[in-house]
Amino acid sequence: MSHPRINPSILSADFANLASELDRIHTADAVHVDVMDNHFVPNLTLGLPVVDSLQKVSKLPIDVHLMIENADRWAPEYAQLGVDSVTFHAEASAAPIRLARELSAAGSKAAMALRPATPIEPYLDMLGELDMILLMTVEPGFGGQKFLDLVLPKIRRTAKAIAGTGKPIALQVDGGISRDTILRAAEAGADVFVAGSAVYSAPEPAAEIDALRNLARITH
Ligand SMILES: O=C(CO)[C@H](O)[C@H](O)COP(=O)(O)O
Repeated sequence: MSHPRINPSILSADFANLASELDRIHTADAVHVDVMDNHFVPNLTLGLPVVDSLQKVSKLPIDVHLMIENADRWAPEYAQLGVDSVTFHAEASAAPIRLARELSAAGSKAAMALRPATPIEPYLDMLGELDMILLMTVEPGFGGQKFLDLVLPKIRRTAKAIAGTGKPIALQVDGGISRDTILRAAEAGADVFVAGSAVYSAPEPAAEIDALRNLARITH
């Protein structure tokens, strides 16, 4: 298991001041950018032009999370912007193996996300195609929701399957991550933690990131 990483979600940032909001999280390992299309999830955020602008000013690697339909059509365009990783949802891809290969060929890390109720088992044979798997610990669409403990057994099963591949595949969790929940997710085997409201509502977001990482480190 690798060192824990904290990727704050800018979903909870001030969208009118995104560049300065990046400065407030300078201790992060990457910035998590939530792209929502109001179809795959009932919320609308930002798209290619904003990610392109963020990529040009960000000192942090950009971790794009696509909560959009028709991922096969759009995800490669995000990878071509030069971002660090692109995560598509398994539920929104007709050809996830082909898509993961296209993302890698475009130069980004390839990652796949699962909603809380989507099982990992149908995807175990394709884990080796991925650099990261994201298990949602809330229903995707909004920040500030409560962490779903019912996902913990799936995190454990996925961590075990990743260990079995012998490859350095990251296991990211997203939704409801805070000082109260990060330990449970880390103990189950997650090593990349997305936190939106917990980081941006803290008086010192950069210090909160360090505090969350230190908590997760206890189990690593
Ligand atoms: O993907 C997301 C919602 O779909 C967000 O990244 C996630 O919910 C983070 O927000 P919080 O930490 O406040 O739960």
